[in-house]
Amino acid sequence: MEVRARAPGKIILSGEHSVVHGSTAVAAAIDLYTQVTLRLLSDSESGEGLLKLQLKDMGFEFSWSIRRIKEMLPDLNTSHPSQPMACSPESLKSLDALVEEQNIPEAKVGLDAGISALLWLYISIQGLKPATVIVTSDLPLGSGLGSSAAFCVALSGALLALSDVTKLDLSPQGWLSFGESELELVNKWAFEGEKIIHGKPSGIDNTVSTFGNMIMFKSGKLTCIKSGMPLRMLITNTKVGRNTKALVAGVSERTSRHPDAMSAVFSAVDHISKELSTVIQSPVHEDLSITEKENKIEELMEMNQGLLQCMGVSHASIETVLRTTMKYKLSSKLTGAGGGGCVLTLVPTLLSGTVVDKVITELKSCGFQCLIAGIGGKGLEICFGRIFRHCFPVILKLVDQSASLGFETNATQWFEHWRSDHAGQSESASANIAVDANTSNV
Ligand SMILES: Nc1ncnc2c1ncn2[C@@H]1O[C@H](COP(=O)(O)OP(=O)(O)OP(=O)(O)O)[C@@H](O)[C@H]1O
Ligand SMILES: C[C@@](O)(CCO)CC(=O)[O-]
Ligand SMILES: [Mg+2]
Repeated sequence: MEVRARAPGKIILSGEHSVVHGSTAVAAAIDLYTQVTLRLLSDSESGEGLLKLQLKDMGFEFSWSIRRIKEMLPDLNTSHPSQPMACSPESLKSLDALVEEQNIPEAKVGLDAGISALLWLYISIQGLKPATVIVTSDLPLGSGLGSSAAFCVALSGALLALSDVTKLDLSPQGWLSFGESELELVNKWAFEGEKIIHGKPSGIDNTVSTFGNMIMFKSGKLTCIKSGMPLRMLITNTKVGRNTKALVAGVSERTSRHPDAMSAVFSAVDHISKELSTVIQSPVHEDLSITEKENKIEELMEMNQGLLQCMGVSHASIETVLRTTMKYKLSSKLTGAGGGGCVLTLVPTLLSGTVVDKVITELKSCGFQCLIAGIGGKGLEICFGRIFRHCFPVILKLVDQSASLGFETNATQWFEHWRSDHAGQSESASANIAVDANTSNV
């Protein structure tokens, strides 16, 4: 039995960090995905009974014998897919020990938490079954685009899709969405995974990755936002690595040192996010032109950035992006946990392509990477069966059409062509990233 699940990354338009302390935040899904393929093995396929994990982009493969997992976690012998549960400190210790046995290279030490989260979700939802889990991602890890949440959502989606709690038609029919109650269950499990990676997540990242669209989020509750205007954001990755868990903990420490001042900061951010969502949702009309709306959004982004600096989560690389875009009268703010990672810059509708080209060239000359992603798209989707089974009729039709047009293309060539277009979403999204090199699309 095989299923694939893909979940998007996100940008936070306003309210990161403050959202952990109860303020409103605004976030949107982006069209860069993490994809998880889960293959449950039958008795005849399972051989020695292994749980295998392949992190394809990094070229890593890890495996644990089911016997060893049982030995380390003797109390966890039944799965409970319909009851999301937090990992206890004792179980986390055992999971960390199982991860440590894999000798992950020192430079990739941040992966430990992700792999512990994977083991927790796997054992809790599927129990102790042999399987292969394959992960690929378009998202840069640890850069503020919600890679940890996309990973937990895609994984929870795949695990639940092959569990008893979701009654789905397992026949191959392309990408499908879960129903509302199934998405809620996925979201709860993904939140438990995020807790292992982040320590104290607000839940905004897993929620926007699960449900997609643009959302306003406060104290665990989401409201969908319908944008009344096109919104284009340039995303600049400073490539400075950082860790969300440490940054969130740093803000909490500052809050305990200066509770009154920080509470005023969080309250200001709450107002900014609410105003931002009102501006984004209001329709464009004669009284409020698109340029006026964009000016308001830019001002709110600048104010939010100032308050993020107050919280201590900016970074020299982020300040370089701010200074560079300001030279072109463009407004920017960090997105996600900060401390490096990614920065958002609003690209106004009437901005000339030449200016956008110049900003991107200058940002790239600082060693940064620029990309423009689609905002507010789909959340979690799943797909059963091997990719080519349900696509074969399409391929044969294409071969027929090409023959009738006199092209000498054989089925294998067509299949390769089709596969590079559809198989890994990672491939289509890397094409998307490549757009940044050709800024005429901006
Ligand atoms: N594709 C993946 N494969 C394995 N682990 C992953 C993957 N994506 C994310 N992770 C885990 O998540 C960690 C990064 O999460 P972190 O929260 O620090 O950054 P982020 O989610 O990219 O940014 P932000 O939380 O600011 O949006 C990685 O170090 C790893 O443990
Ligand atoms: C920094 C933070 O606010 C957003 C990370 O994308 C953490 C969280 O909300 O869980
Ligand atoms: Mg994260």
